[in-house]
Amino acid sequence: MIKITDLSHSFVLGKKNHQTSIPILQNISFEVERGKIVTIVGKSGSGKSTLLNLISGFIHPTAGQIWIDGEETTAFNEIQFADFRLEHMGFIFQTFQLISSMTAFENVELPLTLKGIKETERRERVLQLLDKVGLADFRDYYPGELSGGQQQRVSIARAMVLHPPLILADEPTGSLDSETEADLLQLIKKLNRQEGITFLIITHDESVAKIGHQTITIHDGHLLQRSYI
Ligand SMILES: Nc1ncnc2c1ncn2[C@@H]1O[C@H](COP(=O)(O)OP(=O)(O)OP(=O)(O)O)[C@@H](O)[C@H]1O
Repeated sequence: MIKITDLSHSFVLGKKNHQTSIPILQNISFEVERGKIVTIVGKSGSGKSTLLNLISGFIHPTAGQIWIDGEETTAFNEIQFADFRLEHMGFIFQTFQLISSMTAFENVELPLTLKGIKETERRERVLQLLDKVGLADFRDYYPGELSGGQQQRVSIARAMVLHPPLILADEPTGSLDSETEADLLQLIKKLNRQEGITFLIITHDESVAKIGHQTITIHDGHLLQRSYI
């Protein structure tokens, strides 16, 4: 599903003629099998979000290659990556990133509308997904009327609505209490099992890390350990 070889990334800081290159990730290589949950752990500032941003194509690596679904995404230009992202990736964020003026239904529907899918098909797909994430009765609620856990369920449904094979999540339970977190992790495991979606999840939380079939640790920009649990 994902193959990463000798990936390195440095950020360039400072103004022209006074630039310094700060190495963040160095020679990272690993593979993620289709249908697995992989968790990425590491101290704050170790480069976890940078790795996710490289895989998502929001930043381009200083060196190395990334293949997703057999395509070398590091060779894409921005437009190619935007198209690829739409077809292959869904995103979940710590702060949910829902549109507050839209209901749960409308938030999940939005990617389908942007893609030009017809209304009857949109409706069917959104209702099916809201049901799958346990929010069938909350379709007309606005994000501000939902709990954090419910908002994250809406954002999971939105991430899944275009059937991406891969979902990337940055601290998906970071804003939730431990009970809500446990429910959400059960949901992610269920979706992984039932739908075969591959999940790549950044976390600093041990109980989240544990749901991974594989855990990758980043330490000072290096891949420290790979373990199958
Ligand atoms: N756009 C940027 N320009 C310069 N430096 C950056 C940029 N983005 C991140 N960094 C630096 O790269 C390092 C790694 O950041 P990153 O956000 O990837 O870490 P992280 O492991 O996700 O941390 P956290 O757990 O706190 O979110 C940090 O030292 C950060 O300051």
